[in-house]
Amino acid sequence: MKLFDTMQKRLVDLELGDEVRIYVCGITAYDYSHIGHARNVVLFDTLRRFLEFREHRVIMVQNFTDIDDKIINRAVSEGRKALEISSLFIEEFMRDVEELNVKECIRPKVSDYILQIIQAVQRLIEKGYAYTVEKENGEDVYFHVPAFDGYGKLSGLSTEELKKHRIEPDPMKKDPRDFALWKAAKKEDFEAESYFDSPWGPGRPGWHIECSIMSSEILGTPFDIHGGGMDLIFPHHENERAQSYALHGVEPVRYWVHNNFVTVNGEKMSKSLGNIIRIRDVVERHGGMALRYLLLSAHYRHPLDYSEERVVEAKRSYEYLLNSLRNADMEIAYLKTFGGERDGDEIPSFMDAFVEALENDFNTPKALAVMHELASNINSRQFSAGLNSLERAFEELHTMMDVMGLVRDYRRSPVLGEEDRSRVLEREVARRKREFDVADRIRDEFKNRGIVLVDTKHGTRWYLA
Ligand SMILES: Nc1ncnc2c1ncn2[C@@H]1O[C@H](COP(=O)(O)OP(=O)(O)OP(=O)(O)O)[C@@H](O)[C@H]1O
Ligand SMILES: [Zn+2]
Repeated sequence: MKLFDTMQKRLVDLELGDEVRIYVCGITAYDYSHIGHARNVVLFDTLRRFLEFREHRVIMVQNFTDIDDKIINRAVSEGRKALEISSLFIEEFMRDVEELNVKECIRPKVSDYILQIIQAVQRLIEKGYAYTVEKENGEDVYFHVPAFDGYGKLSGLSTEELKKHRIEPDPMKKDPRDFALWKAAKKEDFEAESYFDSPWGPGRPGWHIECSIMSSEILGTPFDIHGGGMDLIFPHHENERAQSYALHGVEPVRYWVHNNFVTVNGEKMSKSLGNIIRIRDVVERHGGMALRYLLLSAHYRHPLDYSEERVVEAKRSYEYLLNSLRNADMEIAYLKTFGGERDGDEIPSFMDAFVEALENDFNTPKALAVMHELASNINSRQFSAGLNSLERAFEELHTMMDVMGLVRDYRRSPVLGEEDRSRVLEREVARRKREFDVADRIRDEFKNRGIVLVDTKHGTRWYLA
């Protein structure tokens, strides 16, 4: 399949083995997650589902950053420990992604990798890529950018541009681009109990080294796909690549894939801009599937502007797909119950078009459009298509919805036995005679058993509630 590789700055034909290893930067757990985070999670979950559908074994990792300034600041202001804050929001995140039908994956936390991080920092010092700087309570360790050839290759920023981004200004740094691998503990770190013993005194890892270590420890080096939001290209991923390359002596990631933002009125949704909408608020109002649909309705390299109307529209589109799936299913159950041989119309297959859309730079909006074509073909031929064709169309739409993560635990309409069959027919007779109380009673009988009867112009159909 083709994806846009940030490093090569072009669409590339991925060369993948049976096993595909993916690492995606996850949330910094200091608050409830917003829809921007959800876009990132849903995109890579869907990519993973598609690769699995294409018969790859996928090892999927998305980390939690549970050691970070933002977590520590919140902990200090609330008089709590950093790990209390992070574990609370990790739990809340897990609740959110469950609603979004995200598959389980490996979710490491930085705090479980401190030893490996310390060892890696030591190795970087030994290899001449890093140096220490005296601080009040110990030493900082910095990665020395000029020691690594090819810095800037991922982000494509020139040395001049890179120098302008003094993200951690510090007169002790040998080069303005140098960044922290290890930070000597400060007052707040002690207060929030977010520090660890190390050869450089009490301190904590810098953000970038965390991901280098978690990814290589779990997936090995190199691994196939590294994902994240495009805000992470610089400095986070540029620095991650430099560290990992310096440690392992090889290009650590085969393909870099970045998602564009969820925006509100054209601006990135982010905490600092104060324009966030929490995942759970949308889920409560419209359901997780409506949100998932919305997030997949834009191409991953384009921004997705959030609005309430768009979610409502997404919900309608999602329900159209689900109803179409159900229509095929109900007709199959009907034909099997009442004798299904008919020389019907053929519902055309759309599977090739679906796969092609996703193979070609993971065009999820196009894939959704293909699904709608199939759905509309099902709806227009529901009462005329033959059993085999309906079965195939059902399977097809179900598979597509599963790849997109838009269906879970779908329960098929049951084939009815003798007794239920005659009750259904009795009810049809009662309706024709306008004996609606009898008809309603029978409908309620079914309903109490979890079977919803649906009246169509071609007779009764039913599905499981
Ligand atoms: N508005 C957004 N749209 C798409 N992806 C986003 C958005 N905001 C964050 N992400 C992505 O979500 C993942 C988790 O990010 P992280 O917890 O670092 O968020 P953040 O940038 O701190 O969020 P915020 O800016 O709200 O504080 C990253 O891959 C990041 O790129
Ligand atoms: Zn990361």
